[in-house]
Amino acid sequence: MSTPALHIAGLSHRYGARLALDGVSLNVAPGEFRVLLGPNGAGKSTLYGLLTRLLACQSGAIELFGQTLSAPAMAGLGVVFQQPTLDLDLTVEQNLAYFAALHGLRGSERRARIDAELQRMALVERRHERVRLLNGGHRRRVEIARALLHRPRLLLLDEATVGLDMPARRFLVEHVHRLAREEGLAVLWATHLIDEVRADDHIALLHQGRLLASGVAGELTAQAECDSLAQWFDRQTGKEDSACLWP
Ligand SMILES: Nc1ncnc2c1ncn2[C@@H]1O[C@H](COP(=O)(O)OP(=O)(O)OP(=O)(O)O)[C@@H](O)[C@H]1O
Repeated sequence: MSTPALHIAGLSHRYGARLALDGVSLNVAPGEFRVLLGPNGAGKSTLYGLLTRLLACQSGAIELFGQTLSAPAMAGLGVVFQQPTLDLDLTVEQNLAYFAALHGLRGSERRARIDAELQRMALVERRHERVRLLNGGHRRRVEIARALLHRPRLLLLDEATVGLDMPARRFLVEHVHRLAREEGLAVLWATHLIDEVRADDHIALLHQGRLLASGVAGELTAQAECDSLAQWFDRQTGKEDSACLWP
């Protein structure tokens, strides 16, 4: 078996008395689009905080491509946080150039990487516009383009589509799926939006800090004899008292 892009074993995290993550174990393989599905407060952002070392690891282990979470291993990581982090007063291109420079990209290589990501995100026409003028969907496109400039092998996205309309969400979900499928990028896509999950997506269900289930969405739904993933999700998270067979 190849080394997982991401390996999480027995990860727990406390904020004082509150246990936000409780023994979470999870792998993401190269080229896999893995959905981390969880309602608000499930612990998704805490997990992302630990994966990006914004939070110090209290217990458990995290490995990126078989290496501990050190600076060299993290060079292969791309991240889109839940809260947007673009500079609204810089142009699209300036935002990308600044970040590329932080990653040590220079000169023609930097220009080529920026051009390529703008092209893929259909943002070429907007490159000289200030980000403040872009709608939410386009801002998120810029953030994803930025996260890919240094060619990471693992992309983490925390609720990247929150607040966007359906076409914008579809565009982003499809784009990131394509990156996994065609370029072998490993993806961990955190969301609480069931309609973003496809039947053939591999999901991990996080609820109140615990990983409740893991598997292919369509198979989990069928095994539980639910009519839909939404029904399965409600049942797993205790929102639905009755069995899925009798909606
Ligand atoms: N800094 C903090 N101090 C105390 N408790 C916190 C802190 N951050 C998060 N929590 C708590 O930890 C739990 C997990 O929160 P977290 O933000 O990781 O969940 P989430 O799945 O990302 O939810 P959301 O989608 O609402 O951001 C929640 O009960 C939350 O209230």
